[in-house]
Amino acid sequence: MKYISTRGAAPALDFENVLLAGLASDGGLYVPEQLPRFTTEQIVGFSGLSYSGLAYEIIRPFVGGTIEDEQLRAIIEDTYADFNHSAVAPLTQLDTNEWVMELFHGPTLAFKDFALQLLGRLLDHFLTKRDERAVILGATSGDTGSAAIEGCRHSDHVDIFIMHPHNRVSEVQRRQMTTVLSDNVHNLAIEGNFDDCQAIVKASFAEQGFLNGERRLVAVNSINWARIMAQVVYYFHAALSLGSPFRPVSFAVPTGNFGDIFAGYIARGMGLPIQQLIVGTNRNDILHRFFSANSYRKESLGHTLSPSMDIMVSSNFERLLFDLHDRDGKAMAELMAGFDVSGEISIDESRWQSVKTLFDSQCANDDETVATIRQVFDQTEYLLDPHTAIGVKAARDCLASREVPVVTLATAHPVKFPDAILAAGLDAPALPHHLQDLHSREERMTVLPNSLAAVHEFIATTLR
Ligand SMILES: Cc1ncc(COP(=O)(O)O)c(C=O)c1O
Ligand SMILES: N[C@@H](CCOP(=O)(O)O)C(=O)O
Repeated sequence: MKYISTRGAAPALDFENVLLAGLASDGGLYVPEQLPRFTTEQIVGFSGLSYSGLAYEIIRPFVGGTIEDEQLRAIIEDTYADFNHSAVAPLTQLDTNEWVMELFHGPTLAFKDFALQLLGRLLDHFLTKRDERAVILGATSGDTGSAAIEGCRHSDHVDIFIMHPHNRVSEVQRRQMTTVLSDNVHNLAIEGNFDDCQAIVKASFAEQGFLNGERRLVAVNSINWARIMAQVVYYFHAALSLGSPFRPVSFAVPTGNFGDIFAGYIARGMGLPIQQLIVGTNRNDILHRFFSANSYRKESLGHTLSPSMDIMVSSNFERLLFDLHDRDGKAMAELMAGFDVSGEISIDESRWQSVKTLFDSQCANDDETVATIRQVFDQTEYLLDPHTAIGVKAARDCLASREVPVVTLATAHPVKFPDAILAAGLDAPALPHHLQDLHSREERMTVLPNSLAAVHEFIATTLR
């Protein structure tokens, strides 16, 4: 399996090198040259597999022989063995034909664990084989950071630097990152927003002088293809449980960086009968404006009760645009260069109409988010986190057919966001056992200005 850049000018790479790179050298994102596609019979054959058995079947073609099959199987089994639910990604029914898939049973209580527990192990495997050390640089609006730290901190081959927007993540999220005191873990609180942190990550790939050519720079955000690959699995897992491939299923996904829902789009491309992909955004609604009005236009980023989705520039949207532009890297490079200048993209009407046959969207402000948490709790006594609530609202507003089951991805555990739960007039749940003393643990982080130079200086000095 070869991977190509969305901007057409970087060399094609195999899985190992894509994993170890993150962003392509031309500033684009890697995607498979051709998607593996399963027949109906093959998908039927996946029914009844354990989560890790299914993950192995889905992931194997992407890895394309860069890891021996049995070794890959063992890595995947190890990845999901410690999740706190034997089904790994259980479904809970909210109403007739309406479900949530709980993606928060991993160690850091958010869907990021599905990919980052695997990515940490894969990185360690390849870096050990090559006897190399890497610097991981990541941006987080709250969940990727702790999941990346948890997934990678045990590797002797990495130093990990995670930037979060200072004072813009929940206290539980911050403490999940800053209370990890390992020598190879560094938390940077950037005086800016998530987009600023993400821009620093991307710019660092273009300017790697701060590493003196001694270390490889690796991305753990969903710009890294391995993240998307691992997230494809749970779409198959849910759809198979609900009768696929003989029954279509729709998904609603609380969306920020467009990685999670893009994994659903990939699952569909691999043969899963997905009828609708519904994007839910908070009031940072650039994606909703694209899907509802063909206007992907940057606006100022606001702080909401769903802080993990306080994102304006959605990295993975470029991967969708690439497909919408017939996978023409040159056209994409021009489009993205135009976006850098004008802060706006609107695409050819016929292309936009074609994407609308699959995608729909809705946005929710904080009041609507809180009202949905309350409404679902009153109906079912099930407690949604604010991000999932946005997904549920979008599902209820946009579902095209009540006959098709809709699954909302429950992307985080409500315990991470007590402010939203209290605003809904409900009691915040207790922290799980392994985090019980989180609020009394020692924290370590460094506050830095929103400056590429300051971040590079910090990393260079720390590594010296
Ligand atoms: C809890 C939660 N829900 C939803 C999202 C949005 O996912 P994506 O950025 O892949 O669209 C995020 C962060 O990305 C998140 O942390
Ligand atoms: N919501 C994310 C933002 C980063 O997104 P990613 O999926 O690209 O890593 C977070 O919680 O950090």
